[in-house]
Amino acid sequence: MIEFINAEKTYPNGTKALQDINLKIDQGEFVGVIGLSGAGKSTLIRCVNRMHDITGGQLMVDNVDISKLKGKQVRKFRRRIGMIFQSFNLVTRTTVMKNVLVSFVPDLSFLRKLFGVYTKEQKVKALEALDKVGILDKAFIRVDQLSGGQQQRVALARTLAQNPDIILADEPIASLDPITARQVMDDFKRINKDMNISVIINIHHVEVALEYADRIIGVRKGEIVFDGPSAKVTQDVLDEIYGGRVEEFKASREESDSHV
Ligand SMILES: Nc1ncnc2c1ncn2[C@@H]1O[C@H](COP(=O)(O)OP(=O)(O)OP(=O)(O)O)[C@@H](O)[C@H]1O
Repeated sequence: MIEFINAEKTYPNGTKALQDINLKIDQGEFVGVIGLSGAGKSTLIRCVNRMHDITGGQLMVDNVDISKLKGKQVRKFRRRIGMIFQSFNLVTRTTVMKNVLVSFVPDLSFLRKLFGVYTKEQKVKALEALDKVGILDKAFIRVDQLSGGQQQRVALARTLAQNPDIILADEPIASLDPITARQVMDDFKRINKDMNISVIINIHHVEVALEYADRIIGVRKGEIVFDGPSAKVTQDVLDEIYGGRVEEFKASREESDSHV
């Protein structure tokens, strides 16, 4: 379980990105975080794996106060949390398989690390992860020969190979066309349901968030203004989250989709 208790985040330049955050997310939930640009969505999810540190309150993961973890403990803790970015973060000039195997580098002995030699078990796990996202047949193809959606699946497979309890996804479909975006969201949903991995997605596409996430967290100016089931997100709720600018927001998003 992830628990924010009166958590806040102020960046060194004085920007208050999060204030008074109180949240409990149970294992296996699928949560969509929505809000205007600059509302604090990325900061919220990036605090969970300590890419950013909260500057006030507490953040507990499975009853461990993660602010207190140091050095090796942080690295070990991060292994339980997969992170997916809009930009995929892959080495495009090498194969899909090598990109997935990278997730095992921290487990390799010094010599294996030096020569890049993975164990048979790790290779099987990497192939299994590729199979789970439906791109096993692409294992030995160079990443730069894949479409954006396939590349995002490689990123997802790399995360799955590390056997995470939680996947954080920071705008994972922002650079994908609407159809591919849905395919990637289907992958997240399947992984969430079949493997009971918690999925927390920061997403600009409101309709997609409502369709896939079981729970929506609406962030506005660093505060949570809505937290509830997707089915309870009404127009009034959206107006509250987006400050009455949701129509304008939707229109600009539709326009950007039409350019894809
Ligand atoms: N490294 C940083 N240093 C200082 N301020 C930052 C930093 N990162 C984010 N901020 C500020 O914190 C606030 C929240 O930013 P954040 O990126 O979390 O918003 P967001 O809702 O994810 O926005 P977007 O949808 O555009 O990604 C914004 O005012 C932003 O300018």
